[in-house]
Amino acid sequence: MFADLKLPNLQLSWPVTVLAIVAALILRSTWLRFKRNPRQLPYPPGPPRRFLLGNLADIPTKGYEWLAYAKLAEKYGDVMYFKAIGKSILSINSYAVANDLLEKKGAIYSDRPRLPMLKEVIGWTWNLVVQSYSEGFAVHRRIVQQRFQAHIVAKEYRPIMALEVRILLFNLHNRPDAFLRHVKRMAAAVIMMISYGHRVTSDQDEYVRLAEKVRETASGAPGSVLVDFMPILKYIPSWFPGAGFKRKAMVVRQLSAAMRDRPYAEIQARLNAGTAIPSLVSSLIEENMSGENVIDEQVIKNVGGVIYAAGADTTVTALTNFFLAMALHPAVQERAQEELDRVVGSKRLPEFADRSDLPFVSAVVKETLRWKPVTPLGVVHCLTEDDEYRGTYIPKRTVVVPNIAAMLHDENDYTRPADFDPVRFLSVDGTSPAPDPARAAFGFGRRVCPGRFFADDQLFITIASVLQVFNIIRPVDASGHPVELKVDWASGIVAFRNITIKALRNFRTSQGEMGVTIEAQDQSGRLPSHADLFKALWIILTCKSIQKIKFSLIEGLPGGTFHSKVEDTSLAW
Ligand code: HEM
Repeated sequence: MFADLKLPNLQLSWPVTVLAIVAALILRSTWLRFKRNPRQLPYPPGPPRRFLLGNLADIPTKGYEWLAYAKLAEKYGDVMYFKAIGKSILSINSYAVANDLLEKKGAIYSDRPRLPMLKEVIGWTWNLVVQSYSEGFAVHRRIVQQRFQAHIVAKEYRPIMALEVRILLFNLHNRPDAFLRHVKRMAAAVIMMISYGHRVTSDQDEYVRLAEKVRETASGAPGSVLVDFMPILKYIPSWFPGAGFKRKAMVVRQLSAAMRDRPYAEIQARLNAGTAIPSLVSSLIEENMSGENVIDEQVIKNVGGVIYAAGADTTVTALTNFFLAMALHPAVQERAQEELDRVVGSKRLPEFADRSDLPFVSAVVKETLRWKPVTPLGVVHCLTEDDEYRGTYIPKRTVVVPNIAAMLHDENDYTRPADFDPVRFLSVDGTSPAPDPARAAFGFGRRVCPGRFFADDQLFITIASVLQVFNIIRPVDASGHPVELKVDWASGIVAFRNITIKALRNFRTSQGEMGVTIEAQDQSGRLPSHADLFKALWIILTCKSIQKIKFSLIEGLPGGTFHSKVEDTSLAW
């Protein structure tokens, strides 16, 4: 019976088949679009899309992207939409929009996108900074947030910062020209002590060098490299011409694995030997072992690694900007020093408790965060639901790029934004101070930087202490003219207040005692008095851990050179 059943001949010619498939796809996508956007709202404004490529050529990817976005925003407005190769990007260029979307609608604007370069090529799915909800965000975030609450930072981490900042002062005194190295050592030392109880004594420390290598090798803001828009590029073999990004990624992958694994292994060995200094990671391991709070070992490693990765470099960048700002703006420096002289005096270093009495120094901290934002494009967010905003439609999975630099240079909030002008944060003659840059500089909503209280404290104590002790001056050329400083954050000279230290060398006296040679002159080029020199040294050495080192002057030599004896060398630097 079934053999007789004749089916109609459904064989169609291939052009008809193709047309039918295309028509079905168009119908499906129209229906889906209508279902997701029933009011058929337009997308937010943005550059016109081109056939097939969409906005591929308009999306800034060639460095200094924040400037390119800001330029486009002048034409299209503070919220712009780009679409290319099936990806949607929303660029936010004002704090008002960031507040409306990333803060108030944080429940749907707080995921991270796929980020093929960082996660699939470099392998950073372990890194909370770029982790999406499905990659364990909640558990990592909870731990980091808990351990960096303001009261924990104040109680447990401030003493470590205060100690390391004094060592920074000592190192600056020793090698003022190498200030960047010292700042890097300090930032890494604070983080390593907090995270692992590991003491960093030199910038040649294994972990400091690792962090530095990771920083040097990894580059490109998430969401701004081509492979993020064309994930298929991740399959290019690393030997292929033009696949340099892949070769670099392999190196970063190995380095960042080492950055998590090595300190963890060290702390485990120390815990086993009973010599571990209490730290964030040791406490997590111990809680785990006691069954009090069971956390996956990988999560503990990841948390240790992310604090190191996210915390050291950001602080260094902010402080480097501070040094540059001071070298360029001596009047600001003088005003901060006047305040420090009045409030703190010359017999001790600033303390955290002084902050409320130091409004100008606090304003310098704020202006440092605002002037050259550490993360100009923040970290991209991702939208988990379709949304409507200002009568426009923003589809789910849109990648959101907050232009923090544009927000912190918005002329409506900060007049003459390119100027380094801390006064904007003071209430002068009843005027309202400019908004605190922390509201944008540390990101937004559920992804706001969990290290912000810590970073703010560290910036304050470092800036106040450095200004208390040193003058930061522009280097001069052979004919005595100030050298033009390039804004690449890598120049500047540190000098004692009132005294410029030209050079410092270790020497041994004929009796074999250690000493230092100091070449110094005061601001008018004269030899400083011994009393002034000692005052400067004394201020630097008012530190519990290095109190043991005492200098005594042996002799003053012609040309502004002093020989000082180090009386106690129980601490080697
Ligand atoms: C001047 C110093 C710092 C600045 C300007 C800064 C800025 C930022 C910004 C803009 C974000 C992205 C927020 C967002 O997605 O909206 C972020 C995230 C993060 N920061 Fe910081 N940060 C600084 C220091 C630190 C420190 C010292 C730590 C260490 C505890 C830290 C840990 C983190 C972590 C773990 C994230 C990822 C949070 C998440 O994705 O949920 N940051 N930071």
